[in-house]
Amino acid sequence: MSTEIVIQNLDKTYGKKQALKNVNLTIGSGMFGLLGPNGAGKTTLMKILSTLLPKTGGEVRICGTDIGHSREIRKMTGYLPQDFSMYGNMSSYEAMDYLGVLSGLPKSVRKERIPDLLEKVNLQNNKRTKVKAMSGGMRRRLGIAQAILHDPKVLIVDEPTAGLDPEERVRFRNLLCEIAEDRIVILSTHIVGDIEATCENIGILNEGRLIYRGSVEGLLGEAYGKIYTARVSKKELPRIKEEYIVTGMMVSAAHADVRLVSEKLPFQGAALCEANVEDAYMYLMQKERRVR
Ligand SMILES: Nc1ncnc2c1ncn2[C@@H]1O[C@H](COP(=O)(O)OP(=O)(O)OP(=O)(O)O)[C@@H](O)[C@H]1O
Repeated sequence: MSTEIVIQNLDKTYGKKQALKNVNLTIGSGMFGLLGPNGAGKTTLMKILSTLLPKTGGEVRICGTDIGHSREIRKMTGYLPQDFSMYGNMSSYEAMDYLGVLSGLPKSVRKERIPDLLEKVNLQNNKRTKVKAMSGGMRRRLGIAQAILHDPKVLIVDEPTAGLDPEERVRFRNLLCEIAEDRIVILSTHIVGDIEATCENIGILNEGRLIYRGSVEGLLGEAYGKIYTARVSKKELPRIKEEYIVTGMMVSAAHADVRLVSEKLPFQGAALCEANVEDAYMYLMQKERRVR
Protein backbone atom coordinates (compact mmCIF):
# COMPACT_ATOMS: atom_id res chain seq x y z
CA MET A 1 0.00 0.00 0.00
CA SER A 2 1.53 3.31 -1.08
CA THR A 3 1.86 6.14 1.43
CA GLU A 4 0.21 8.73 -0.73
CA ILE A 5 -2.70 11.16 -0.72
CA VAL A 6 -4.35 11.72 -4.08
CA ILE A 7 -6.77 14.65 -4.41
CA GLN A 8 -8.69 15.09 -7.65
CA ASN A 9 -11.02 17.94 -8.62
CA LEU A 10 -11.83 18.64 -4.98
CA ASP A 11 -14.57 21.22 -4.32
CA LYS A 12 -16.01 22.44 -1.06
CA THR A 13 -18.78 24.95 -0.61
CA TYR A 14 -20.28 26.35 2.59
CA GLY A 15 -23.68 27.60 1.48
CA LYS A 16 -22.79 30.02 -1.32
CA LYS A 17 -19.15 30.34 -0.31
CA GLN A 18 -16.82 28.21 -2.42
CA ALA A 19 -13.92 27.47 -0.08
CA LEU A 20 -12.07 24.98 -2.36
CA LYS A 21 -12.17 25.12 -6.14
CA ASN A 22 -11.10 22.14 -8.21
CA VAL A 23 -8.03 21.26 -6.16
CA ASN A 24 -5.74 18.60 -7.68
CA LEU A 25 -2.79 17.46 -5.60
CA THR A 26 -0.72 14.37 -4.83
CA ILE A 27 1.19 14.23 -1.56
CA GLY A 28 3.86 11.60 -0.89
CA SER A 29 5.65 10.69 2.34
CA GLY A 30 7.74 13.32 4.15
CA MET A 31 6.89 16.87 5.14
CA PHE A 32 4.46 18.75 2.94
CA GLY A 33 3.83 22.46 3.55
CA LEU A 34 0.51 24.13 2.91
CA LEU A 35 0.75 27.90 2.62
CA GLY A 36 -1.79 30.58 1.92
CA PRO A 37 -3.27 33.80 3.28
CA ASN A 38 -6.18 33.96 5.76
CA GLY A 39 -9.29 32.39 4.36
CA ALA A 40 -7.42 30.58 1.52
CA GLY A 41 -8.97 27.22 2.41
CA LYS A 42 -6.14 25.49 4.29
CA THR A 43 -8.17 24.46 7.33
CA THR A 44 -11.04 23.35 5.09
CA LEU A 45 -8.68 21.09 3.12
CA MET A 46 -7.15 19.63 6.28
CA LYS A 47 -10.52 18.98 7.86
CA ILE A 48 -11.68 17.16 4.72
CA LEU A 49 -8.53 15.00 4.81
CA SER A 50 -9.23 14.20 8.47
CA THR A 51 -12.90 13.35 7.68
CA LEU A 52 -14.07 16.14 9.99
CA LEU A 53 -15.82 17.86 7.07
CA PRO A 54 -17.54 16.33 4.05
CA LYS A 55 -16.38 17.39 0.58
CA THR A 56 -18.81 18.82 -1.94
CA GLY A 57 -17.25 17.29 -5.04
CA GLY A 58 -14.19 15.47 -6.38
CA GLU A 59 -12.22 12.53 -5.05
CA VAL A 60 -9.74 11.99 -2.26
CA ARG A 61 -7.85 8.77 -1.58
CA ILE A 62 -5.50 8.25 1.35
CA CYS A 63 -3.10 5.32 0.98
CA GLY A 64 -5.51 3.88 -1.59
CA THR A 65 -8.67 4.22 0.56
CA ASP A 66 -11.49 6.53 -0.48
CA ILE A 67 -12.13 9.33 2.04
CA GLY A 68 -15.75 8.16 2.25
CA HIS A 69 -14.60 5.21 4.38
CA SER A 70 -14.24 7.45 7.41
CA ARG A 71 -13.59 4.70 9.95
CA GLU A 72 -10.56 3.38 8.03
CA ILE A 73 -9.37 6.89 7.19
CA ARG A 74 -9.46 7.90 10.86
CA LYS A 75 -7.22 4.96 11.69
CA MET A 76 -4.75 6.25 9.13
CA THR A 77 -4.80 9.94 10.06
CA GLY A 78 -3.95 12.05 13.09
CA TYR A 79 -5.02 15.67 13.32
CA LEU A 80 -3.75 18.50 15.49
CA PRO A 81 -6.19 21.37 15.12
CA GLN A 82 -5.37 25.09 15.42
CA ASP A 83 -7.18 25.47 18.71
CA PHE A 84 -6.03 22.31 20.42
CA SER A 85 -6.82 22.22 24.10
CA MET A 86 -6.95 19.10 26.15
CA TYR A 87 -8.38 18.12 29.49
CA GLY A 88 -6.64 20.77 31.62
CA ASN A 89 -7.12 19.08 34.96
CA MET A 90 -5.55 15.82 33.85
CA SER A 91 -1.84 15.11 33.87
CA SER A 92 -0.23 14.65 30.45
CA TYR A 93 -0.15 10.86 30.99
CA GLU A 94 -3.80 10.71 32.07
CA ALA A 95 -4.90 12.83 29.11
CA MET A 96 -3.03 10.57 26.68
CA ASP A 97 -4.43 7.46 28.34
CA TYR A 98 -7.96 8.82 28.18
CA LEU A 99 -7.62 9.68 24.48
CA GLY A 100 -6.16 6.22 23.90
CA VAL A 101 -9.27 4.69 25.49
CA LEU A 102 -11.47 6.85 23.24
CA SER A 103 -9.54 5.58 20.17
CA GLY A 104 -10.14 2.01 21.30
CA LEU A 105 -6.49 1.17 22.05
CA PRO A 106 -6.10 -1.81 24.43
CA LYS A 107 -4.50 -1.15 27.82
CA SER A 108 -1.34 -3.11 26.96
CA VAL A 109 -0.77 -0.98 23.84
CA ARG A 110 -1.41 2.27 25.76
CA LYS A 111 1.01 1.23 28.50
CA GLU A 112 3.71 0.60 25.96
CA ARG A 113 3.14 3.50 23.60
CA ILE A 114 2.37 6.43 25.92
CA PRO A 115 5.75 6.52 27.72
CA ASP A 116 7.54 6.11 24.35
CA LEU A 117 5.57 8.97 22.83
CA LEU A 118 6.03 11.27 25.83
CA GLU A 119 9.74 10.64 25.46
CA LYS A 120 9.61 11.33 21.73
CA VAL A 121 8.06 14.74 22.33
CA ASN A 122 10.46 15.39 25.22
CA LEU A 123 7.81 15.36 27.94
CA GLN A 124 9.11 12.26 29.74
CA ASN A 125 9.75 14.34 32.86
CA ASN A 126 6.27 15.89 32.75
CA LYS A 127 4.12 12.78 32.96
CA ARG A 128 2.43 14.13 36.09
CA THR A 129 2.29 17.79 35.01
CA LYS A 130 -1.28 19.01 34.65
CA VAL A 131 -2.07 20.06 31.10
CA LYS A 132 -3.25 23.48 32.29
CA ALA A 133 0.13 24.08 33.93
CA MET A 134 2.05 23.48 30.68
CA SER A 135 3.51 26.16 28.41
CA GLY A 136 2.06 26.64 24.90
CA GLY A 137 4.99 24.75 23.39
CA MET A 138 4.66 21.80 25.77
CA ARG A 139 0.95 21.61 25.09
CA ARG A 140 1.56 21.57 21.36
CA ARG A 141 4.09 18.76 21.77
CA LEU A 142 1.55 16.84 23.83
CA GLY A 143 -0.94 17.52 21.02
CA ILE A 144 1.42 15.83 18.56
CA ALA A 145 1.87 12.86 20.89
CA GLN A 146 -1.90 12.36 21.10
CA ALA A 147 -2.30 12.79 17.33
CA ILE A 148 0.13 9.92 16.65
CA LEU A 149 -0.99 7.70 19.54
CA HIS A 150 -2.77 5.32 17.18
CA ASP A 151 0.29 5.29 14.88
CA PRO A 152 -1.33 6.92 11.82
CA LYS A 153 0.33 7.01 8.37
CA VAL A 154 -0.68 10.65 7.96
CA LEU A 155 -0.31 13.49 10.45
CA ILE A 156 -2.11 16.75 9.74
CA VAL A 157 -1.04 19.81 11.70
CA ASP A 158 -2.80 23.17 11.44
CA GLU A 159 -0.67 26.24 12.23
CA PRO A 160 1.25 24.61 15.05
CA THR A 161 3.97 27.18 15.67
CA ALA A 162 1.89 30.36 16.02
CA GLY A 163 2.64 31.95 19.37
CA LEU A 164 5.67 29.78 20.16
CA ASP A 165 9.00 31.33 21.13
CA PRO A 166 11.88 30.74 18.66
CA GLU A 167 13.43 27.89 20.64
CA GLU A 168 10.13 26.01 21.02
CA ARG A 169 9.35 26.64 17.35
CA VAL A 170 12.60 25.05 16.22
CA ARG A 171 12.13 22.13 18.62
CA PHE A 172 8.61 21.59 17.35
CA ARG A 173 9.67 21.74 13.70
CA ASN A 174 12.43 19.21 14.34
CA LEU A 175 9.93 16.90 16.00
CA LEU A 176 7.66 17.07 12.96
CA CYS A 177 10.61 16.26 10.67
CA GLU A 178 11.43 13.18 12.75
CA ILE A 179 7.82 12.03 12.61
CA ALA A 180 7.81 12.56 8.83
CA GLU A 181 10.62 10.03 8.32
CA ASP A 182 8.10 7.24 7.75
CA ARG A 183 4.83 9.15 7.37
CA ILE A 184 3.12 11.96 5.51
CA VAL A 185 3.11 15.12 7.63
CA ILE A 186 1.03 18.01 6.31
CA LEU A 187 1.94 21.29 7.91
CA SER A 188 -0.30 24.29 7.36
CA THR A 189 1.10 27.66 8.30
CA HIS A 190 1.35 31.36 7.54
CA ILE A 191 4.96 31.28 8.64
CA VAL A 192 7.02 30.90 5.51
CA GLY A 193 10.19 30.29 7.55
CA ASP A 194 8.70 27.08 8.98
CA ILE A 195 8.15 25.75 5.47
CA GLU A 196 11.56 26.85 4.24
CA ALA A 197 13.27 25.01 7.07
CA THR A 198 11.40 21.73 6.84
CA CYS A 199 9.45 20.99 3.66
CA GLU A 200 10.67 19.72 0.33
CA ASN A 201 7.27 20.01 -1.31
CA ILE A 202 4.56 22.57 -0.86
CA GLY A 203 1.16 23.68 -2.04
CA ILE A 204 -0.04 27.29 -2.03
CA LEU A 205 -3.74 28.02 -1.78
CA ASN A 206 -5.31 31.36 -2.57
CA GLU A 207 -9.05 31.94 -2.40
CA GLY A 208 -9.68 28.21 -2.62
CA ARG A 209 -7.48 27.62 -5.66
CA LEU A 210 -4.18 25.79 -5.61
CA ILE A 211 -1.89 28.32 -7.28
CA TYR A 212 1.33 26.37 -6.79
CA ARG A 213 2.23 22.75 -6.16
CA GLY A 214 5.74 21.38 -6.32
CA SER A 215 9.13 21.70 -4.70
CA VAL A 216 10.45 24.64 -2.71
CA GLU A 217 13.25 24.77 -5.32
CA GLY A 218 10.65 25.11 -8.05
CA LEU A 219 8.94 27.94 -6.19
CA LEU A 220 12.25 29.77 -5.90
CA GLY A 221 12.68 29.23 -9.64
CA GLU A 222 9.37 31.02 -10.29
CA ALA A 223 10.78 34.17 -8.71
CA TYR A 224 14.18 33.90 -10.37
CA GLY A 225 15.23 37.28 -11.80
CA LYS A 226 12.33 39.08 -10.12
CA ILE A 227 13.79 40.09 -6.75
CA TYR A 228 15.93 43.20 -6.35
CA THR A 229 17.71 44.97 -3.52
CA ALA A 230 18.39 48.70 -3.45
CA ARG A 231 19.59 51.42 -1.14
CA VAL A 232 17.20 54.35 -1.38
CA SER A 233 16.69 57.64 0.41
CA LYS A 234 14.04 57.73 3.12
CA LYS A 235 12.16 60.30 1.04
CA GLU A 236 11.76 57.80 -1.79
CA LEU A 237 10.45 55.07 0.48
CA PRO A 238 6.71 55.88 0.39
CA ARG A 239 6.71 55.90 -3.43
CA ILE A 240 8.61 52.61 -3.61
CA LYS A 241 6.21 50.96 -1.16
CA GLU A 242 3.33 52.24 -3.23
CA GLU A 243 4.73 50.97 -6.55
CA TYR A 244 6.30 47.66 -5.58
CA ILE A 245 5.81 44.73 -3.25
CA VAL A 246 8.53 45.32 -0.67
CA THR A 247 9.51 42.03 0.96
CA GLY A 248 12.16 43.40 3.29
CA MET A 249 13.32 46.73 4.62
CA MET A 250 16.06 48.02 6.93
CA VAL A 251 15.84 51.70 7.71
CA SER A 252 18.73 53.67 9.20
CA ALA A 253 19.07 57.37 9.97
CA ALA A 254 20.47 58.13 6.53
CA HIS A 255 18.80 55.68 4.11
CA ALA A 256 16.76 52.53 3.65
CA ASP A 257 17.82 49.15 2.23
CA VAL A 258 14.87 47.51 0.52
CA ARG A 259 14.12 44.16 -1.09
CA LEU A 260 11.39 44.27 -3.67
CA VAL A 261 9.57 42.32 -6.34
CA SER A 262 9.77 43.58 -9.92
CA GLU A 263 9.44 41.91 -13.33
CA LYS A 264 12.30 44.10 -14.65
CA LEU A 265 14.93 46.52 -13.31
CA PRO A 266 12.78 48.83 -11.16
CA PHE A 267 15.16 51.79 -11.22
CA GLN A 268 18.86 52.56 -11.70
CA GLY A 269 20.94 51.34 -8.80
CA ALA A 270 18.76 48.33 -7.95
CA ALA A 271 20.53 44.95 -8.10
CA LEU A 272 19.13 41.50 -8.74
CA CYS A 273 19.41 39.12 -5.81
CA GLU A 274 18.56 35.52 -5.02
CA ALA A 275 14.95 34.92 -4.04
CA ASN A 276 14.07 33.34 -0.73
CA VAL A 277 10.79 31.48 -0.11
CA GLU A 278 9.09 34.57 1.29
CA ASP A 279 10.04 36.63 -1.80
CA ALA A 280 8.81 33.87 -4.09
CA TYR A 281 5.54 33.57 -2.18
CA MET A 282 4.96 37.33 -2.41
CA TYR A 283 5.82 37.28 -6.12
CA LEU A 284 3.32 34.52 -6.79
CA MET A 285 0.60 36.29 -4.81
CA GLN A 286 1.21 39.51 -6.71
CA LYS A 287 1.08 37.68 -10.04
CA GLU A 288 -2.15 36.00 -9.03
CA ARG A 289 -3.76 39.32 -8.10
CA ARG A 290 -2.79 40.78 -11.49
CA VAL A 291 -4.21 37.85 -13.43
CA ARG A 292 -7.57 37.86 -11.63
N1 LIG B 1 -18.34 26.90 8.53
C1 LIG B 1 -18.19 27.82 7.59
N2 LIG B 1 -19.25 28.46 7.04
C2 LIG B 1 -19.09 29.37 6.07
N3 LIG B 1 -17.89 29.75 5.57
C3 LIG B 1 -16.80 29.16 6.08
C4 LIG B 1 -16.89 28.17 7.12
N4 LIG B 1 -15.62 27.75 7.42
C5 LIG B 1 -14.80 28.47 6.62
N5 LIG B 1 -15.51 29.30 5.82
C6 LIG B 1 -14.95 30.20 4.78
O1 LIG B 1 -14.23 29.41 3.86
C7 LIG B 1 -13.02 30.08 3.48
C8 LIG B 1 -11.82 29.20 3.80
O2 LIG B 1 -11.70 29.12 5.21
P1 LIG B 1 -10.51 28.31 5.93
O3 LIG B 1 -10.74 28.41 7.39
O4 LIG B 1 -10.44 26.95 5.32
O5 LIG B 1 -9.24 29.17 5.50
P2 LIG B 1 -7.76 29.12 6.07
O6 LIG B 1 -6.84 29.18 4.88
O7 LIG B 1 -7.57 27.99 7.00
O8 LIG B 1 -7.69 30.49 6.87
P3 LIG B 1 -6.82 30.89 8.16
O9 LIG B 1 -5.40 30.93 7.69
O10 LIG B 1 -7.36 32.25 8.49
O11 LIG B 1 -7.09 29.88 9.23
C9 LIG B 1 -13.03 31.42 4.19
O12 LIG B 1 -13.57 32.39 3.33
C10 LIG B 1 -13.95 31.19 5.37
O13 LIG B 1 -14.58 32.39 5.76
